Amino acid sequence: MRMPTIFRPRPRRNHIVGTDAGNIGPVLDALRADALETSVLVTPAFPETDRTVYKGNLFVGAVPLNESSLRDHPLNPMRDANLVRVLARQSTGTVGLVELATVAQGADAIRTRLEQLSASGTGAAVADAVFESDLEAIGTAALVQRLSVGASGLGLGLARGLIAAGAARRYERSTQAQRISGPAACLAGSCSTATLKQIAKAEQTMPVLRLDPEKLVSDPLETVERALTWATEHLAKGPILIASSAPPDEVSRLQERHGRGAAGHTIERALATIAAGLVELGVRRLVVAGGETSGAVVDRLAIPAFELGPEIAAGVPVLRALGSQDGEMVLALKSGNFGGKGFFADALAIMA
Ligand SMILES: Nc1ncnc2c1ncn2[C@@H]1O[C@H](COP(=O)(O)OP(=O)(O)O)[C@@H](O)[C@H]1O
Ligand SMILES: O=C(O)[C@H](O)C(=O)COP(=O)(O)O
Repeated sequence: MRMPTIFRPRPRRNHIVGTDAGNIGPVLDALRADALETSVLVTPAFPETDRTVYKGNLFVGAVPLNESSLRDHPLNPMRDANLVRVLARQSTGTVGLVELATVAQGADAIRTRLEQLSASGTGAAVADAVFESDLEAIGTAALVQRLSVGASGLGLGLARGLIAAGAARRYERSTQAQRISGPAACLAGSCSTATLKQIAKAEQTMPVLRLDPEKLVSDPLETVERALTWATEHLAKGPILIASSAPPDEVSRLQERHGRGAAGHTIERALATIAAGLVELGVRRLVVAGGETSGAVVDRLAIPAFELGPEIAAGVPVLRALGSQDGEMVLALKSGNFGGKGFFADALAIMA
């Protein structure tokens, strides 16, 4: 059995107001051409984190995506919950749907539906999923796909599909990460509701530096330098948290002054530079809040691969850096909305 390719792209919009110039569609198109796939199976659902898809609409908890806090995401404001439509606007191909009624019938029914969609020239198909059993059926169907795209829920489905097919063994993971000594630090670039609450909670237990976003954008070098001076003073005493995060009204005001993309990317780069500085200061346990922020940090640290460790919260494992130029290091990279209120302390406890 050949291992299918899984890809979890991140949605991005550029500054052209009113267009959905995200990168999921273009990247999916390019990978589809490369993999010689006909209809790519797309699985955005991850029920454990309350992300479900019904009739192609993504729900965050009880509300459609465009009514959730992701409506005001700093980089990718999601104003349409229908991912068939969103993806169709980004892709050169047509986009279809594998409805829940089909998913509920199991992997064979999903495959049959994908074959129908392929025959009619549909380039991608969003699969509905409400329960983990739906992910398992989708994962089993994905085993024969050349390319599937999705959130972490697809990984869950594929893993269980591989085990059921006898192609992989269940791995009993430990609840403690591999011990790595050295100072610990947290960085937050996510402005999600969950991260804002987690930062407030962390302030009760560790020193927190709230960066001035205006200064961070207008003079990133100076702000990074100050942040690292502050870190040097505190790191020896215990974990620290440095955050650029701000609530939606402040984010909007900053974006009005500097532009959405420019503000976001300048802050990502600045936080990545702080991460590199922290590692130079000896930090070997690093927690990062924010998907784009995490991407920028990992790129800056040039970490080529990770080994998955214990799970801190749904969808957030401890990661051991493999092949890093900075030696042994563990990280936790958190999508903004994931984790409970005590996430930073939870992560540091497991990484201790
Ligand atoms: N105070 C701020 N104002 C505006 N944008 C910000 C601010 N702080 C961080 N950002 C940007 O917001 C975006 C957050 O995205 P991301 O890191 O993916 O978080 P999430 O996982 O919550 O989506 C990043 O581009 C980040 O640089
Ligand atoms: O809330 C979510 O579903 C996540 O925030 C999400 O998947 C967005 O991606 P990111 O990687 O955190 O930017």
